[in-house]
Amino acid sequence: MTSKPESESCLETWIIGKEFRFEAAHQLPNHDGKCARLHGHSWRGVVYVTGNKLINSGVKQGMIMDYGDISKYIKPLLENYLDHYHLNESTGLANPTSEAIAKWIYEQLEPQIPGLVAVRIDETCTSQCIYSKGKVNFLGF
Ligand SMILES: Nc1nc2c(c(=O)[nH]1)N=C([C@H](O)[C@H](O)COP(=O)(O)OP(=O)(O)OP(=O)(O)O)CN2
Ligand SMILES: [Zn+2]
Repeated sequence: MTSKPESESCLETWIIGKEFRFEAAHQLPNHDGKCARLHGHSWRGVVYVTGNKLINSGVKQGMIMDYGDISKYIKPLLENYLDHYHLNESTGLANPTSEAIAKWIYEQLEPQIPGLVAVRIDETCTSQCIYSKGKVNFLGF
């Protein structure tokens, strides 16, 4: 019988999430219904960061990444592109679906947050999207 190497069988994973909110308008010009009209939402987002080792000393001891540091990276996106903007104009997305916005936010944060694993965007209370890319099968957990 073959057994996994100890390093593999003991691999631990944490995923942390930091929520953010913004008010913004958008329109989906190709949509065959009401979403073709300019309309607004109270959007909710969550940035997910993963890691398999906790910081072992200092002020961030016991963390994957400080929630406050995730917020620091989100803040300029909120101020310059998301909160109280018309998303078609501010992001340059011609068709800013939840899918497109989640991917856009992911790609803005990717260079700054090495452990970034997914971005969730809730467009309404009943409609949401999770974007993830490559590294980890996020939905497989
Ligand atoms: N896959 C996607 N479908 C739709 C998107 C989207 O971004 N991705 N967006 C819209 C509209 O912009 C709309 O604002 C949200 O649609 P919907 O969930 O249908 O909105 P309602 O609040 O009317 O939904 P109910 O739960 O039925 O009240 C459309 N589709
Ligand atoms: Zn909408």
